[in-house]
Amino acid sequence: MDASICPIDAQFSDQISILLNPPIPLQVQEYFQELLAERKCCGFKVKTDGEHGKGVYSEVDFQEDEIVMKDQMLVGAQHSSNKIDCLVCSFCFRFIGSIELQIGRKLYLQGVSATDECGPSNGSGCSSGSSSQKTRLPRDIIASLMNGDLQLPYSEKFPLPPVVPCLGGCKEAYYCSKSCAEADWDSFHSLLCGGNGSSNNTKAILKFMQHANDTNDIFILAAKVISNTILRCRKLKAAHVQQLGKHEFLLKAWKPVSMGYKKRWWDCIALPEDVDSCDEPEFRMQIKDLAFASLQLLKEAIYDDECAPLFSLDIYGHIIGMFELNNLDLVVASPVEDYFLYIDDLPHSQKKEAEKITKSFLDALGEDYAISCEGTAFYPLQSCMNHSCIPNAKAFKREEDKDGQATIIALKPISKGEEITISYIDEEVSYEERQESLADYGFRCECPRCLEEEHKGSSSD
Ligand SMILES: C[S@@+](CC[C@H](N)C(=O)[O-])C[C@H]1O[C@@H](n2cnc3c(N)ncnc32)[C@H](O)[C@@H]1O
Repeated sequence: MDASICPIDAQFSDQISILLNPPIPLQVQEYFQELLAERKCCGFKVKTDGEHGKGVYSEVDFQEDEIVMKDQMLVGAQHSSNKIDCLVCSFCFRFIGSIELQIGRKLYLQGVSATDECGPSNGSGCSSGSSSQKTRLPRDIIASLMNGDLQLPYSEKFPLPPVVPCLGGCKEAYYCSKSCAEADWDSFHSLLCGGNGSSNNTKAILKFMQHANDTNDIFILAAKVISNTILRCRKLKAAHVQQLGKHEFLLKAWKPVSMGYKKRWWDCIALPEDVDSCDEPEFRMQIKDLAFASLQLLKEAIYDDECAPLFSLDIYGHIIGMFELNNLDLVVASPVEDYFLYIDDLPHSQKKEAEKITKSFLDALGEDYAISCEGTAFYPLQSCMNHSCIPNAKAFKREEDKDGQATIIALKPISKGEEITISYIDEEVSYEERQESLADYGFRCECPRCLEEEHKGSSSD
């Protein structure tokens, strides 16, 4: 079927435009007031009367380096390509298992992919993983790391939560606790689990996931948003809190997503450097077709008649565009990095003794030993923060990011009433380069630094 003829878009056009209508300032204010009260957050406010739509403003004075906020994600996912490097809780994104399991699993999976690339291992020629600097370890050593038979020196100083399996028995999702497993099941995973213990159309789910992994894992995030909205809608109906019509339940369940800044993915995605501008219309059509193909697979997997408008291409495109436009990286620092740094910092004799065991593992891991958990997430508060090329705050401070929450830290003293801004890009470059990078986010920067440099540029012309 052609992406330009999505029957759901035609059938539910009125409901879809209501869902996609940006909320009015009063609704925004009420939503964020409630959210901040629920989270017992104080110190800042979301306001809508600034020059650039929503913005976050401080309600107190912050010192340099002070944590301004911790923002719990609405939805997030680890990049598919990062799953080989880090085993993390599929709900809160903490590293799980043990230092030994993290290292052993990574070496094992690197070995599997190296065997895939080079054919069955004959113990020579092809090294494990992508870097030729890496050495390969015997399989029994890797197995003993993974099964707990081999304990590395000082690893007890870096305890990690145990690995809890998925309630539906799939081999894709693992957790740090039963409560995370249950929360994920209730919020997202019960509809997207491909395990035999679920009552889902597992074949269709696996097909959807495979397509996302092969093309763009942003589709998995969009599927999580849709799954979450369906589950919230069912809960609202079951609770019978109010007598609402079918579409009002959906509107209420959709509310957290309605607050996110969004445009259609194929309209807002930056044109890749290798695509000529005269091929732009064709490129955008290909992106739209790709989204349509993914949506058909998702529909096959989790379609819910009561929430039919969610399966329209317009809604799907806007959800993906929301992730594209909001610069919301999910980063969790690696405890394996902390472990090897700890060994490196030991007093000389202890270090030499420990390295007799740890060195071969570090060599086998190569330069990638410190890879963080990386993904994309939607953070409701961080996504309201406007950009500045002279920001007063930043997201992510290594020692603070132990899980998938976003940590926002003051870069300089912030006074009560001031807008809290972050930089979406590397701001240490020229005016032109900054504007070029921000064009990928779909806007021209009007921060004080850009306005001043623009003014200087035009007056020297
Ligand atoms: C992640 S959103 C930030 C919240 C947004 N103001 C809202 O109303 O939802 C990013 C969008 O905010 C606006 N924006 C953020 N920083 C800006 C800046 N420095 N100059 C101009 N527009 C900005 C742009 O429209 C941009 O696409």
